[in-house]
Amino acid sequence: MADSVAVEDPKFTLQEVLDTFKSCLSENKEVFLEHYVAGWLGLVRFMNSLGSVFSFIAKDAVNKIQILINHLNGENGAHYVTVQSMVKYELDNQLVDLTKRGSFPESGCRTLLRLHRALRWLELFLERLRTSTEESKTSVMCSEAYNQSLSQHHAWIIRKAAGTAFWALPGRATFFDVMNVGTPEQVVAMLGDALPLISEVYQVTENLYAQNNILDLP
Ligand SMILES: CCCCCCCCCCCCC/C=C/[C@@H](O)[C@H](COP(=O)(O)O)NC(=O)CCCCCCCCCCCCCCC
Repeated sequence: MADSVAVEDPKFTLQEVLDTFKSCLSENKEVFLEHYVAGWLGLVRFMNSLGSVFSFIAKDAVNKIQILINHLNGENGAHYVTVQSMVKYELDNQLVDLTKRGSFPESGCRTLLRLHRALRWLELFLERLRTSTEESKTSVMCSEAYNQSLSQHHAWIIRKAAGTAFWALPGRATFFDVMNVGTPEQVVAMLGDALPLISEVYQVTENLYAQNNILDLP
């Protein structure tokens, strides 16, 4: 029998996910959709490693990521290389439901907007993790970040489900272990390194959506 080759599972590390987000931004501040989507896939993979209680969140995120991948791989993919080109193409060609949900429920603009709002949550959560102490509770950090961001866009029932999931989060030490980055000091350093770029990706997208008055797509 052939010797079974022990295939080393490429150890997941949050470092590589945050690096993906860091490569999102071009030197002239365009956001590459391919890297943005890859970053989210990495985040969802990380979240799944925390337990199945988050599966309802992962399901929705993966659904939205897949919609964006379909645009990227579709016949008009050339227009979806950056968030900037996507917004221009979809608005110039009336491919977005601007006031009520209609014939474009899977437009790139409205789909990315949902992940964009979640990126704000991530930014707030990571900043709390970065400045946390051993006594800090991940569930509190997570829910505070959520209440300051995403929760404003969610129906009551979603807010309740999210709140329940937060209590299932592992403690800070376990959370840091699962990140597979190293010691807490190394995690803090990594977060300090990654956060400014995640914030910049968020801000560039926020400004683009504000300039085009599409921050409230249905
Ligand atoms: C690790 C803890 C993870 C906590 C994540 C906090 C976010 C909770 C979001 C709960 C919403 C899930 C259900 C989705 C509802 C949707 O209605 C709603 C609106 O979309 P629609 O207009 O198409 O209906 N969808 C959304 O708002 C998109 C939510 C996407 C959330 C993605 C969150 C992935 C987070 C990955 C965590 C990684 C943690 C890394 C930390 C080191």
